[in-house]
Amino acid sequence: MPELPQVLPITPLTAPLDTSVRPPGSKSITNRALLCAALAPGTSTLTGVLFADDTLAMLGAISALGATVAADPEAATVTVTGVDPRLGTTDAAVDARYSGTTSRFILPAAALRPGRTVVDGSEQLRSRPFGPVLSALRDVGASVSSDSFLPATVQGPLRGGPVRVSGHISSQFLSGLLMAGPLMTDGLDVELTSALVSVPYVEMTKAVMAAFGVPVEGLTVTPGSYRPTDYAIEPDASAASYFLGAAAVTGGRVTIDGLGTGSLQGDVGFADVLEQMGAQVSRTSDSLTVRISGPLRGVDVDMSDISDTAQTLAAVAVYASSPTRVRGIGFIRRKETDRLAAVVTELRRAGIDATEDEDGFTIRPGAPRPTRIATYDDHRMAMSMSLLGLRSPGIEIADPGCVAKTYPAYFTDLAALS
Ligand SMILES: O=C(O)C1=C[C@@H](OP(=O)(O)O)[C@@H](O)[C@H](O)C1
Ligand SMILES: C=C(OP(=O)(O)O)C(=O)O
Repeated sequence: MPELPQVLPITPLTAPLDTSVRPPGSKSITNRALLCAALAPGTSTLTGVLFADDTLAMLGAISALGATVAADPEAATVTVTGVDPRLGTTDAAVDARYSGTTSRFILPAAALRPGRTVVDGSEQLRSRPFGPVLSALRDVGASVSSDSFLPATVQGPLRGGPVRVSGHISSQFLSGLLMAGPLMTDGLDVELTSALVSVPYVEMTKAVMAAFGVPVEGLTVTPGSYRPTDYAIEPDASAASYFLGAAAVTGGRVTIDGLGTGSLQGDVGFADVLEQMGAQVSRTSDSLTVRISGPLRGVDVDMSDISDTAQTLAAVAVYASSPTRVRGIGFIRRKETDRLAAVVTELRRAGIDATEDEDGFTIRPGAPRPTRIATYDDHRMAMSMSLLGLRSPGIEIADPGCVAKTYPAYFTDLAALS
């Protein structure tokens, strides 16, 4: 990967796009498949794997729990030989780095071990919420050292059974509990105590578990075991949103190869939002195409299912013909940064009329002035705000290297558009 400078100027595109892109593997599917493979005694081979900071965190985490991992980043493959965590009696330590998925998924798996596991991460991750998963683990039999934040030491075994967990802060708590469910003595039967956000990610969890031989009925998992599986991971739909967004801001056509009608990722729904704004969208079993032939209209949309694409929409909305209002995403204030405040602050610094409210933001169209965009250690700020620079001169991205969390080659792939 070429070294990125501290500040990266973005060069405007001079012609409408007419191109196909295949983003790297899905972060969310990679981290689920790695964990399911690590819990399956035997050898699984994963292809189309994302190699980025968040998935390296999961690779380290499953190794710490006893899986044997052989990774080939060039070929985007990983071979995992899993072990039954209930046999793990030694002390272990996991560094989840910046990764919400790694930390929220590994805590329940680690709590299956009779040995103690300490789970920790970066300062950023230490400031993110963990209360719902920590209290649920205590309720199903774990010993847990912390109530709300990392670091947390957990120790099993887990008896499982009925458990209550909230859904309004993050879906990752539920996904993590479900994945550990079959290895709990009584299985797991989850009751949500508040409305679930990011719903498609839970469907994805169930689909990946099923591929590794574990069915989930509703939110109930019966005791059982994972089966080693060869598993192909599709490209990342959240990453794809930046290329669809690029077409939306400059006009033309972008096709995402590998993201077909059977995609497991809710974020393919970003194309539906562009369609509501006036884009033409077509799909095949193996691709997604967006065509833009005139100015887009603003939109009023609930993005609680697809919140990782909300910042992409904020950039697109700047060039629409009417205001855009995004609702249902108050919970993104507790991601890598307060994403509502970050996106509104940076657009306002660029001279755009943007306002935040409790659960979303409103963007009124305008012409951004030359601005060095701050990125708040949030990969999605860097990737989404770079779209402004494809159309408006003088946009620079501060700390572009933060994209390493999910897409280390992003700026190389973006530059390839011209
Ligand atoms: O389960 C997953 O893979 C994810 C769920 C979402 O988080 P929340 O459930 O916290 O919204 C999403 O933002 C994140 O990037 C990945
Ligand atoms: C919120 C994100 O990641 P995570 O919660 O997995 O750290 C993201 O990738 O936008």
